[in-house]
Amino acid sequence: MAKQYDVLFRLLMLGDSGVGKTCMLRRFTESEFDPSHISTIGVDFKMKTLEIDGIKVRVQIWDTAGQERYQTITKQYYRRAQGIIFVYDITCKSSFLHLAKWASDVDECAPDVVQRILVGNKCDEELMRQVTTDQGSKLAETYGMDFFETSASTNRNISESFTRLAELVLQAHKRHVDVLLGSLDDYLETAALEEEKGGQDAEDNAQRSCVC
Ligand SMILES: Nc1nc2c(ncn2[C@@H]2O[C@H](COP(=O)(O)OP(=O)(O)OP(=O)(O)O)[C@@H](O)[C@H]2O)c(=O)[nH]1
Repeated sequence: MAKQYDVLFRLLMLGDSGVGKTCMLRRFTESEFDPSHISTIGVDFKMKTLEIDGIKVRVQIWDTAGQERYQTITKQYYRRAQGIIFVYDITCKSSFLHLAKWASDVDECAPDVVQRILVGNKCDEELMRQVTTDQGSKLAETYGMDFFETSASTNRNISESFTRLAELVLQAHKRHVDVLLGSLDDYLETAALEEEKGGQDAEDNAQRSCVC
């Protein structure tokens, strides 16, 4: 049976309530946009398989509640993430200012190797903009992160940002992935040879025991 994926990575979405995390995730995984806002309770996740450099990467993307009252729950997920998307809303200055808090929480709880990117969502709302592209890009530079302005509504840069994070995680874990894929290929090759040999032995035995 064909392998469905080679590696599985866990990505986490963080940011204030209402910045559009759930909409971004639905746009990426289901190609849909729902303009209603139903706050996430605790955490939720969706999966998608990407192909990067010939490797089938399955991403499990955790969508966390932005509301303060769920943070004891959501913080428990930081430790197991390999990649994090920090999201703010370009029409909401406070969501941009709160990034410092989100980033310091991650520094406290997440592993050092965790890969991060910064996303300013709702870039279709140009007239309502409160955070300039330059401010977003400078903050990303300060944190050493890649930066995207996205719109879950128009689909701008949605796939690009999730895929970029998956690429960064893949690069960071490349050595382990190579070892894993190497041993998996060896295993599959050996299993195939043994199956072939088994078939040949059975044929030989059948020929030996044949009396006609
Ligand atoms: N114009 C515009 N509106 C958006 C966009 N993304 C999300 N929204 C709207 O923003 C509101 C909040 O979106 P959600 O995805 O529910 O926000 P969230 O960050 O998941 O919120 P919590 O679950 O409370 O943390 C909804 O009314 C969406 O329709 C976008 O790209 N453009």
